[in-house]
Order: sequence, then C-alpha cells, then structure tokens
Amino acid sequence: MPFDSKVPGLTILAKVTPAQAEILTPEALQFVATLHRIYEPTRQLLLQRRQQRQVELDNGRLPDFLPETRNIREDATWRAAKPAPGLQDRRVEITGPVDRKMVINALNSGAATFMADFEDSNAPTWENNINGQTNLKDAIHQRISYTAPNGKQYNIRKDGKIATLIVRPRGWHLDEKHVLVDGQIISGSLFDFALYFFHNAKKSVEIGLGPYFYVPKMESHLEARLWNDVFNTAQDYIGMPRGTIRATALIETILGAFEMDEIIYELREHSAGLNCGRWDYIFSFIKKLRQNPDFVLPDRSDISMTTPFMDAYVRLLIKTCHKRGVHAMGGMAAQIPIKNNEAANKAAMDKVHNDKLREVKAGHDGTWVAHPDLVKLALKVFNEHMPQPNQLHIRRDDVHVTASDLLNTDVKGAITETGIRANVSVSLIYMEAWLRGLGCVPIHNLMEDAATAEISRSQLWQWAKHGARTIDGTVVTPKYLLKVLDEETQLLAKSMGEQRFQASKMIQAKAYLATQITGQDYSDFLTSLLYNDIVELEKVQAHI
Ligand SMILES: CC(=O)SCCNC(=O)CCNC(=O)[C@H](O)C(C)(C)COP(=O)(O)OP(=O)(O)OC[C@H]1O[C@@H](n2cnc3c(N)ncnc32)[C@H](O)[C@@H]1OP(=O)(O)O
Ligand SMILES: O=CC(=O)O
Ligand SMILES: [Mg+2]
Repeated sequence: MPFDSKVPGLTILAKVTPAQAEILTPEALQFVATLHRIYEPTRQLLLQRRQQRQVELDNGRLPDFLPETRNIREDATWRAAKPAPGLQDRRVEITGPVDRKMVINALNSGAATFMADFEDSNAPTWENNINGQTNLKDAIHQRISYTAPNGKQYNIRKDGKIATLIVRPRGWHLDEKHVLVDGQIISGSLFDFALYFFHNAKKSVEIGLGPYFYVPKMESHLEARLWNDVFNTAQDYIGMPRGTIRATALIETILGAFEMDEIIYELREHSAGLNCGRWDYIFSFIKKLRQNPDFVLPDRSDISMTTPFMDAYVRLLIKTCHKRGVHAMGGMAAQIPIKNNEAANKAAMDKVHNDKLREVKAGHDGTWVAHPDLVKLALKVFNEHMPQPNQLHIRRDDVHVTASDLLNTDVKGAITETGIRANVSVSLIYMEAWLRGLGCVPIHNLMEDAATAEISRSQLWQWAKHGARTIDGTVVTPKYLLKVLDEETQLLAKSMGEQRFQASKMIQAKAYLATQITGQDYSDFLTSLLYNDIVELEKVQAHI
C-alpha cells in the first residue's frame, strides 16, 4: 500500500514503516511542502547561477572578491549573534553519520558537540535519512538507546556530559527524489532541515540548547541568504523567536572563500561562525578551475594545510570570523586509529596531533575529529593551548589575504603513478560502499567520505584533460587511466575473492568511474551521479 501523506499535493514514493510514519507526520510534511513552495524557485535559480559562474570560470575569469559587496567587507562595525547556549566552547567536535549506534557513541564521546551528518558521510538512501531523523529525535528527546546484533547495549551516559547536537543537512545541489510536492522533486536540504527542525526545535530549547545546524557547500552569499530566509520562515511557523537557530557555514568552496564576510552577514542573526571544510575545499578548487591548465595540482597526498592556497584560506577565515565575533572552526584530519599496527597507529596519531596543534595556534576556536578515540588527543591539544572557551578575542587585523593568495598553486609535489593508482582505488572503493548505503568508510587507513573521494576522481579527470605528465614522464591520457582502472579493479577483485566481488557493487562503481576519468564528461558531484542508483521509488504514480 502506498503511504498516504495526508498532505494535499505531497506524495511519498517510498515504503514507510510505522516507526518512520512518526517522522513523516502530516504536520511535519505540511511544513516540508510549505518550505518547498516558498523556496524551491530560489534554489533552482541559485543552482542555475552556479552553472553560469562555471561558464565564466571555464572562460578564464578567475574568482575575485565582489565589488558590489565591498561595503559589507569594509564596514568594521557590524557583528554577528553572540554564541548560543552550548556553543560557546566548541573545542572538539565529533562528526559522523546519523546511524543509531554512532549517534549514541558520538554523544557520549566527550566531545563538546556532535555534528550529525546527512551530507559528506551519509549515503542518502531513504532508510538512512528517515531512520537518521528518528535517531536524532530520540536523542533530543533523551530516549535513545540501541542493542547491537551482538547484544551490546548502548545508552546515553548518565553524567550529563553529552555533546551538543548540531545537524548538517544536505547541500543545495542534492534532491530528495522520494518526495514530490505538486509533482516536483524536492530539495534534500529543505527535507532534512524541515524534519529535524519540526520535531526537535522546541525540545532542544527546552533542554537548554537550540536548533543548531552546519550548512554545507555554499558557493555564494546568496545561498546563505536562502538559508537565512528558510530559518526565519521556520521560526515564525512554529512561533519561535527569530535568532534562536544557529548555523555554522562551512567554507568549503573556492567561490565561498571570496564571500566569507558576506556569508556571515547574511546569516548574522543566526550565525555560529564558519568552518574550514578542507576536503570539499580542495575538491572545489580542482572542480571550479578544472579547465584552466594553471591549476593542475600534484598528487592528493601532496596537498596539505600548509600548501599556500590552503594556508591563505585558513588565515582569512580566522581573521574574518573573529572580526565578526563568531567561531572559526577547524576541520578534519583524515587519519583514524589503526588497529594491530602500533607504529603505523603512532604515526597516524602524530599527524592528527600536529594538525590540531597547527589549528589551535593559528587561532581556530575548535576542531573536528572523525572518531571517538581521537577526542582525548584533540582535547589535550586545545586544553593546553586554549585555556579559555574560545579565541574570539584574538583579532587578526594584521592578516592580509589577497585573491592571488587564495589561488596560489605553488604546491610542492608531483603527479606519480602511485598517486594515480591511489585515486583510482579510493574512488572505486568509496563509490562501491556508497552504492550500498555507506557514506563514510576507512580506506588505506584513512577516513574517506564524499568530499575526499571527490578529490580523487576530480584529479583523474583533470590530469587526463590536460595530458599531465607523471614524474616518470608518463602522459596521463584517457586510455592510460582506463587501463589503470581495469588493473585496479582486478586487484580489488583478487583481494575480495570472486564471490564477494560479484556480490558487491564494484562493477557499477567501475562503470560510473570510467565515465568520470577520461577528461570529457564531468559530473558536478559524485553523489548526484550515483544518486539514482540508491533511489528506490515505489510505484504510486496514480497518486501524483
Ligand atoms: C570531509 C568531511 O565532511 S569530514 C565529516 C564527515 N566524516 C565523518 O564524519 C567521519 C565519521 N567517521 C566514521 O564514519 C568512522 O570513524 C569511520 C568509517 C571512518 C571508521 O569507522 P570504523 O571502521 O567503524 O571504526 P572503528 O571500528 O575503529 O570504530 C570503533 C567504534 O567507534 C565508533 N565510531 C567510529 N567513528 C565514529 C564516529 N565518527 N562517531 C561515533 N562513533 C564512531 C564505531 O561505531 C565503533 O563503535 P563500537 O565499538 O561501539 O562498535
Ligand atoms: O565537510 C568537510 C570537508 O572537509 O569537506
Ligand atoms: Mg564537506
């Protein structure tokens, strides 16, 4: 039986269990439909604007600060909202997908906050998304528990030291194809935001916090304005004072980096600062400038936070945030604990330690970790170097970052066969996992998610497009990359064994990847490219 949404014009093209129906209530869905009807036209216009800007970039026009918003950047008098309850001290934030066990583990991890992720680390299957909403609702309503298949019991810690919940909805580019309003596919961002807000906003205030969000992958301040408008409508809708919501904007696109002040300004009543989403930032740098031969980068492993364009971005972000009185959050080191190899584990932990040390010394007010075992390590570094809750008082008016600093590709390194093979293998393994509904996986001892995998496949495209040369003199051609793809797939097949390989999604992943590495077709997002494969539409066309 198709699910009856009881909301005129809104159709759900998916199976809905009784537990999921408690999230998909007529009242919550009415709110989804309301937001869609008001804001979908603007979202579509902004997505078209992204395409227009891409054409300009492809034609050689480099990103720059906007002349029309100079007054916002140069007016030193305006400030954003003061930090909200639970968001003053954010020295260590754990992130992770909205899986029930992980939600409990993250809340218990000892981190100050937990960013529950519908984006980079989540494959947006219907199950993942709706069950994720149930998990977050149960968390905010303080009734979440879980029994694992092995009988292990998970409960929220009793000492009250639970991380403050922050939710990251999907970016503006992603659709939620299981829901139609007036026959139109709706936005994934609005769907994730609306359901979480509707069920939890009031309760989160009652428990002394608030409805808190991370907003990802914005490419302009106009996209931030759209979020701000959505926040105002949402608060008015449930009778909550405007300014109760707080949102930290990830600066993780090269175009967003040129509009940091403007993004805070648009969100100022709701702003909780900016975050250096380093992995998407590298991806965006490659993607947006992909047609320009001056921006061909070496191996992914050669691009670090001290690479000139990354260093400039960090410095500008910290300066901008502290000027406006909001948090400048750091990002994610990709290393995770390595089991059964003490030396390798120590080397990985040293890298995380050094990354956190660099962040706190640069002036960041907090950082991200990918795994509960990293919380203590990051806390130790921040406690030692940041005795107060944050470093908002440290102004960096001495920092001057220019457009050419943000575009400085003086990166030390080379393109190597090892780097090419690593990119192919990471892309394949990640895409295969994503197609099975897993959005974050350990690969070669690193955390890989949608943002990191995007770097790998985009580099392959760019190297083939420009006929880049490896350090050994090999010219990277489509033919060469397709040969490497075959070889790497065979290696994976061998290590997995025939039966596991055939049962996996590796063949689909390979077919998708083949379209993305010849320097011709380029999908703006891997997740958009793969999304149709994880959409399972129920046949309820008669109800549309
Ligand atoms: C670019 C960006 O956007 S960064 C932000 C997005 N990425 C992330 O959030 C990364 C999230 N991290 C993860 O998903 C995981 O840590 C992975 C996939 C990298 C590794 O996961 P695993 O292989 O399961 O790690 P491992 O086996 O060491 O886990 C040990 C325990 O920690 C838990 N755990 C691991 N990572 C997390 C996390 N981020 N949050 C909560 N719990 C976690 C596991 O569930 C497991 O719990 P259990 O012992 O009760 O069974
Ligand atoms: O979302 C974070 C990133 O690094 O990308
Ligand atoms: Mg990201």
